[in-house]
Parts: sequence; structure tokens; C-alpha cells
Amino acid sequence: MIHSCPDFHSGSPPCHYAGAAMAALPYTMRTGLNARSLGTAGRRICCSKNDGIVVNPVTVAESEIDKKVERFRGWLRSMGHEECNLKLQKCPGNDPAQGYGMVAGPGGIHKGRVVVKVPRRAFLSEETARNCPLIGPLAKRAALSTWQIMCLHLLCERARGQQSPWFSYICLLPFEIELVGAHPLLWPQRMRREWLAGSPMLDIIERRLQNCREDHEALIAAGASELMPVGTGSGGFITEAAVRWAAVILLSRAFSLDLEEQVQGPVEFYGRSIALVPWADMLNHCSSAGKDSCLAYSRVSDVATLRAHKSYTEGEQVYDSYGSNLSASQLLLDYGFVDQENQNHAVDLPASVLAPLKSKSNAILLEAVGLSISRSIYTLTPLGVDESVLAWTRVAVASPRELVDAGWREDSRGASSAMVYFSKPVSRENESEVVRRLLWACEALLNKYPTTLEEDTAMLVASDNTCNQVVSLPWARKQALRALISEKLALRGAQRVLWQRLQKLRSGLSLDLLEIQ
Ligand SMILES: C[S@@+](CC[C@H](N)C(=O)[O-])C[C@H]1O[C@@H](n2cnc3c(N)ncnc32)[C@H](O)[C@@H]1O
Repeated sequence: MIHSCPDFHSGSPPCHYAGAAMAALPYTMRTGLNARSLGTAGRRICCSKNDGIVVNPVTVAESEIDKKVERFRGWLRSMGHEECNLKLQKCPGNDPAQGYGMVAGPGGIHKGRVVVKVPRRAFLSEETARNCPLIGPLAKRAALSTWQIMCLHLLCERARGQQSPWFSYICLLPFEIELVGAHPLLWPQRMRREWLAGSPMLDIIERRLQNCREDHEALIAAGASELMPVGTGSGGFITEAAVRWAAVILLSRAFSLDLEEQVQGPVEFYGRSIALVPWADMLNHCSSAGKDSCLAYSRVSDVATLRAHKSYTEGEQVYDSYGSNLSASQLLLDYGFVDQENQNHAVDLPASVLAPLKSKSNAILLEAVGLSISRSIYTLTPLGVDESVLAWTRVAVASPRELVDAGWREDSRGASSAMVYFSKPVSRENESEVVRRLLWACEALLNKYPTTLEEDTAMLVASDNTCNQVVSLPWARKQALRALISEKLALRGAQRVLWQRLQKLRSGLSLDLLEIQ
């Protein structure tokens, strides 16, 4: 798959509307909003176990936790929420998941049963931010992005304490200090540079950190720090560290909602929007839980629901899916962990590693279809690359003659049909160059890692097999190793497949048969 650079900054476009005031709902949410959750979720973390860097500094008494959970459940009930036989509790120390988790209640849960039913009125979303008398006007005036609005919303609600409609929910979110060492966006610099050396994941984290700095500046410039009255204990609630915390909370627990179908009256909604869905975001992820256990939003009932992907006995932890095809590195980058079931080996690379483009004309064509070399990334898996990557690379290396044959005249009208032309091999020379470039990219990346696949695997196995705390690796380091191993498996597999393709090309196999075989 080749696509334009994904980032948490590229959220849905702002949806401006003035909803009618509805007193009982947080910040006057409108009813009948035609939104649907895509189930591509986000989630969160808690104290890092045995990290060597940060040992959980916050020890909260059991009774304190119980009180918080009870208050949260009470608030959800007042929002019309049904618990669906799930019990929220702290994960035991030997559980790979950290913080809270959900367990099946009396009688257990059957496969396919609805386990989460959260009414829309409990969501914390861009919509509730825009309807908030504090945030809405400022967000509009300063033309803040969706992501910045959500960060500000979360930080304001946190600073408002008991005045916030989401107080009991926010009390259950992990503090900054609990997240250090558990989420890569908050890992100390030395840790991320050492543990992710050579991996494209490192660049993604650095870019996200830069985004956090820019978001902080944008919020300050918009006057957000003046939003909270002085003397409420909220002083300095928009710090750079706080913006990073908000980013981690959104990345690791927000759900992506599809509002595409909504066009009602004078108000229009486009694309996707992010929302925090309290209670639904307390479930931990399991990579063997597929699409069926992603959150789905019904605009008919205005409720977000989720089903059990298997049967659970009473007391067993219930999992959902944060996205059915998430790779190990995506899990690490967004959620801070890689579960052992994950077998989605993949590595995302910037298209620039396939450079240089043959000429300016090739660059213009790729730009015309929104896939410029500087902003595109592509995915390699053990099966190689998909058709879109092959088409992109064929265009990148195409000769002037091949561009003309594709009908490309450097005006954007012919761009799409030219891309269709390149969706099939265009010449033996072009195709061989495509495969060679992809092979170079695999080789170059594998050489950038300071350790090999075998060394990483041996390190992880040794750590898992030892009871000796001195040799065993910190929890976060193991997550990083799993993601690195997964990337290297993807690269090795892709190399094998690409070599086979090159051999076929060299053997003189017809280009048509190349596609079939
Ligand atoms: C949406 S939250 C889930 C609830 C969370 N455990 C809590 O305490 O609020 C997502 C976070 O939970 C943790 N988590 C979820 N699934 C996990 C898993 N399979 N293994 C380890 N940690 C997991 C990660 O820290 C992740 O960022």
C-alpha cells in the first residue's frame, strides 16, 4: 500500500456547526448525528513494569481505585449506559496489559454478544469541544486543527476538575508520570534512540514530538492558556508536557468516527472525526480479535457497541480489537505495546528511499495524484509490496517515452488514467528497475539496524526464559524488540519475494505471466 503521509495531524477536516442547546448533555450535543465509528481505535497505558527507567511512582490504595471506578460507573449510568456484564478492574501484576482492563461478569459472556453499549452523550469529541462555550469560539477564531481542538478539550476538562462533565472519566486516565517509559512518545530520548536505532519508527516518533511542540505553540498563540480562570489551580495547564500527554491519551484511546453520511439542514460533516468513548476505551487489545470486535457506532440508536469475538468465562479478561490489521510497529507507536499474538509483520517506509525520480515530469505526475515523493509512504510485508507500490515505482522510474505512452502530458487531467496505465508492468526494463529499487531499499534498511533479526530474537527469548531480574529486559524494551523483529521479518520476506520476481524477469518470462504467477 502506498499512501500520503499519515499523521495524527491529518485528522478529519473541522466540522463547524451550531447545535441547539440541550441542557442535560455535556456541551449541548446535537441529537441524530449521523456518525459511525470505524473502530480504528486509540487507547492508553499505565505504569511501566520493571522498566529500569521508571518504576511506578504512584501507588494508589485499592479502596481509592474502587471509589474512582464506582464514581465512573455511576456517571455512566446517569448517561444511560448499560454495563453488559463487564467488570472494570485493575489488571493483575502478571498481566501483559497495564492499568485497567475489563473482565466477564457472572455466567461469563458468549461469543458474538454485545459487551459494550456506550451512548453518544458520554463521548468527548470534536463536537463537544466546538459546543463548549470556552473552547468553541477560540478554536474557530484560531482555526485550530481537529487534533489541536481535541488536545485542548482534554486539557481543559482535566483542569476544570469536578466542574467537568467528564471528571470521573478523566480521573481514571493515567498521569504523565505513569506513562513515561510506557509509551514511546514519552520515552526519554536516550531510550528511544537506543532501542529503535535504524528503524523508521524513530523518525515517526521524532516527527510526532515536533508536532506536539507545534501544537503547543499554536494553542499558546491562540490564547488557550487564558481559558482557565486564575486561582483555580489550573495555572500552566497548557504546557508542552501536557500537550504530549494529551497526544498520548488520544493516540492510545481515541476512536475514529466516520461522519461521512451526515448532511443535514445547513450543517455538513465530512470524513472522520476522533472521539474518546469512556468505558469502551477500558478494554485491552488482542491481535486475534478481528473486525467483529471493533467498536461500531449506530446513528439510529446513537450508541457505540462492540461484540465479544469469543466466549469468556466469568472473571476472564475480555479483549477488543484496536484495528484488525495493525502491525507490530503501529501497535508500538500508537499504544506502546506489541501483544504476542500479533503476526502482522510490516514496515512502513518513506517513498524517498526509492529515489531518485527519473525526471521532473515523473515528479509532477506523482504530485498530481497526491503521492509526491516527499509525502508518501509505502508498506512492505513478507509478501512484498502491493499493486499501488508497484504502480508508484513504475511511474518513478518511467522513461519519457513510457510517460508519453501512458498519456501523460503534464496536466492533471491525464494523471489518473496514466496511473491506471502503470498499474500493470509497462516494459521489462522498467519492471526490472522497479524490483531492483525495492530490493535496494530492503537491503539499505536491514543494514541500518545495529542488530540482526537473529540477535533480536535471541535477546527476547533469553529475556523471556529467565527469572533473573538482572538479565531480564525492561517491559518497554521487549515491546520495542517485538516491533523490530516484526519489521525485519517483513523485510526478509519481501526480499525473498522480490528476488523471485527479478529471477523471473531475467529468465525472459512474459510480463503478462509475471502478474499471474
Ligand atoms: C484503551 S487503553 C486500554 C485500557 C488501559 N489498560 C487502561 O488502563 O486504561 C490502551 C492501553 O492499554 C494497554 N494495553 C492494551 N492492550 C494491551 C495488551 N494486549 N498488552 C499490553 N498492554 C495493553 C496499553 O498501555 C494501551 O496503550
